[in-house]
Amino acid sequence: MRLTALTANVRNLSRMLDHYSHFNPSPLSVKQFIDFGRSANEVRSFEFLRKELPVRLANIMQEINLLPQNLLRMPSVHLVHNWYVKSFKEILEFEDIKSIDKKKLLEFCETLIKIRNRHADVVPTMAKGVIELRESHQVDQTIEHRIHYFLDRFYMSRIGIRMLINQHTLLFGGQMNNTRHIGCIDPNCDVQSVVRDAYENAKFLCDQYYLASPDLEVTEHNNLEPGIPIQIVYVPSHLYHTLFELFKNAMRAVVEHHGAAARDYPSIQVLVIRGREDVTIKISDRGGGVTRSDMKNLFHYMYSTAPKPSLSDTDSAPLAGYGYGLPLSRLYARYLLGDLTLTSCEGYGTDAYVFLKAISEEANEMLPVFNHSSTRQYSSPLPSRDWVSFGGGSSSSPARVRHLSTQAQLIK
Ligand SMILES: Nc1ncnc2c1ncn2[C@@H]1O[C@H](COP(=O)(O)OP(=O)(O)OP(=O)(O)O)[C@@H](O)[C@H]1O
Repeated sequence: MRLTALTANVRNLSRMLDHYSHFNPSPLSVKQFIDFGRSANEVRSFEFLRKELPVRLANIMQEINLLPQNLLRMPSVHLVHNWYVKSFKEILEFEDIKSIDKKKLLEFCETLIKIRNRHADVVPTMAKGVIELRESHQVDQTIEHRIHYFLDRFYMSRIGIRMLINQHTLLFGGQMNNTRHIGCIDPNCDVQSVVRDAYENAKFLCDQYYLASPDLEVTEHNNLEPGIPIQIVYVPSHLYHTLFELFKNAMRAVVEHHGAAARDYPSIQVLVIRGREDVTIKISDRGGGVTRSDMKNLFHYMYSTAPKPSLSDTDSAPLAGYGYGLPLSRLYARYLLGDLTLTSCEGYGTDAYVFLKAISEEANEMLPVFNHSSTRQYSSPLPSRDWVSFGGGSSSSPARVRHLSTQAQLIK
């Protein structure tokens, strides 16, 4: 009897997942978030979210199901998957409600808060799952590539889902304590204040760790309204996250490059520029830079030159040293069609560029879609290499083997 109920439940879940994943998520622009927030119509928001959240959840849950079986079996990945299933089911409870009264709206708000809390540790828990896989299985390049592809989409989907939940709960859940903000968006986000805030908090950590830290110099160049502080319609917490990670990296590089005993460190230079299309923030450090051969690894999840935290230390999942700073920060920048890039001069220093869309109508959410094209990424092999160079290939690659035999003939 119980088994029959369980089977029916599973069948129902996969039917609903299938149904909702056939719809594409509907990306919103910052302007739409703002207009929607200003109209503050709770019923409209409820009606939008009870469809849009299952669509966004189903789209990414279908991709979880395509992950390599070994990874799916890891306890942490299993845990994350269960959180998604639970949350998906909880939202569907509101699917068919006809009479939308105060009580139902309150219940909906509470459900969203519960889901947000449940998913608070998704990032480190998924990271832990990947570490569990690496520690117990051989992970080849193809699997590595699929995991990277998935993590980018999975974390981006999470940013978008949290954005919707935060907007609704802040606007209608009585959690709004900053009257200037509309939900979590600041219509007049002062870029330099966020820069200084992120710097101060990174400096605090750096001082604790090294007992020293480089200074900050900020220059603004408002190309549109010269002399006026640069403001943007943006989510300050996203910008803060990105800048905080970049400052931590820059400070660590500077202090380690010059030595913790050095008296003076070259300051970190920040340039904030308002152009027609973008607001650009350039963070320049003189931390010795990154070699060109390491450059390609910087945005790989788990690439870090910091000591790795041990899994056995604690049951909670720490993030520091996992090498998640840059890839996640880039997702935050890309979420609203901005970007994050790094250029470096080995032996000198690094420039990090954060690009943000300056016009709120153009700052659209970027969200992953589950379809044939994304599905193929989880089954197709990596394209074989069509360039070769000395020292650049594995000795077993066909191109390398052919090259060696030609060389052998020449020597004969
Ligand atoms: N400004 C920089 N100068 C020199 N190396 C850098 C700089 N920024 C990043 N790196 C290199 O890139 C690596 C990855 O950076 P990332 O921010 O992703 O992870 P992390 O700082 O090592 O760990 P965490 O996940 O705690 O942020 C760093 O470990 C460092 O080797």
